Amino acid sequence: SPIRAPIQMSLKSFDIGRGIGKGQFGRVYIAREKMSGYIVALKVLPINELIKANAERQLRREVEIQANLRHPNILRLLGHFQDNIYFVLILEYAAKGELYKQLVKSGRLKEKKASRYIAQMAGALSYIHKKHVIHRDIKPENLLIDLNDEIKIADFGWSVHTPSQRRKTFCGTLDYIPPEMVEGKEHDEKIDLWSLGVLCYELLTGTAPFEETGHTATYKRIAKVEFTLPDHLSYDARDLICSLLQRDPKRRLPLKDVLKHPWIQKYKKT
Ligand SMILES: COc1ccc(C(=O)Nc2ccccc2)cc1NC(=O)CCSCc1cnc2[nH]ccc2c1
Repeated sequence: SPIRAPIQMSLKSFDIGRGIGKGQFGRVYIAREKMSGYIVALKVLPINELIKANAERQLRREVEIQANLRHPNILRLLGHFQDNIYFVLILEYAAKGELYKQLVKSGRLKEKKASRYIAQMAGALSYIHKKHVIHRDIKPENLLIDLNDEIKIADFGWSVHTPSQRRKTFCGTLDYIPPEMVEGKEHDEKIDLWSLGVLCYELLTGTAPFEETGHTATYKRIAKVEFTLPDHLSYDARDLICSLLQRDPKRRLPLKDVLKHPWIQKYKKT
């Protein structure tokens, strides 16, 4: 049975397993809740660290936002508790781990799998937009896969993770930043359409469309929307990527049309 917030939990309520990740503030462990046997991820945040970084207010605000985000493709914050040393987040556990690792292992995904992930992302993003939340950092490092191969958006505004050492560039990657942000213009939820296009490209090719060694080179290519499509891509895949990687945010394919796009429809769960 799913964990209900009301009863007060403590670390003693869990059998804590191995570390499965670490963020800027804390470590994440797989754990089993003793009463229910429910497998979760526990993010253990030292309170003194949060205070030092003046992050507890952010965390409380985020916990509130999370509490009313319920979508199959958004990693759930199931609950939280604290003792005199730690603030602990009880998070949904995604059994198949980081999408990024799958991408590194297989080089690039088959079109059917990529299409299903992009369809799930489009569903999650339209849900988030309806809640007037934008700019999900939707790069592969922040996406997890659960047991049924469902994608889970697992990043959260404030949970700034250590710069993902996986990317060559320092302080995370610019690969997903749209032209309007590169040029410091104001931005709206259409930046998520751009990032969805970058994600689609990366899942199908194994590299980001504007990937460069240095920041300035990446910026230049993003600003000029300079990318090439490899020959192995199907016509429909090319069409969707090009409809999202549009310089003018107003010309980017809206999420409702992404979900109706031939490349999404043709691989629907048959
Ligand atoms: C809803 O999600 C979150 C909500 C809040 C925060 C957070 O830290 N907020 C914060 C912290 C301090 C100051 C201010 C705000 C983090 C996450 N999410 C993650 O940390 C990513 C996956 S951790 C779980 C998880 C699951 N399933 C896996 N399978 C394999 C690894 C793995 C890892």
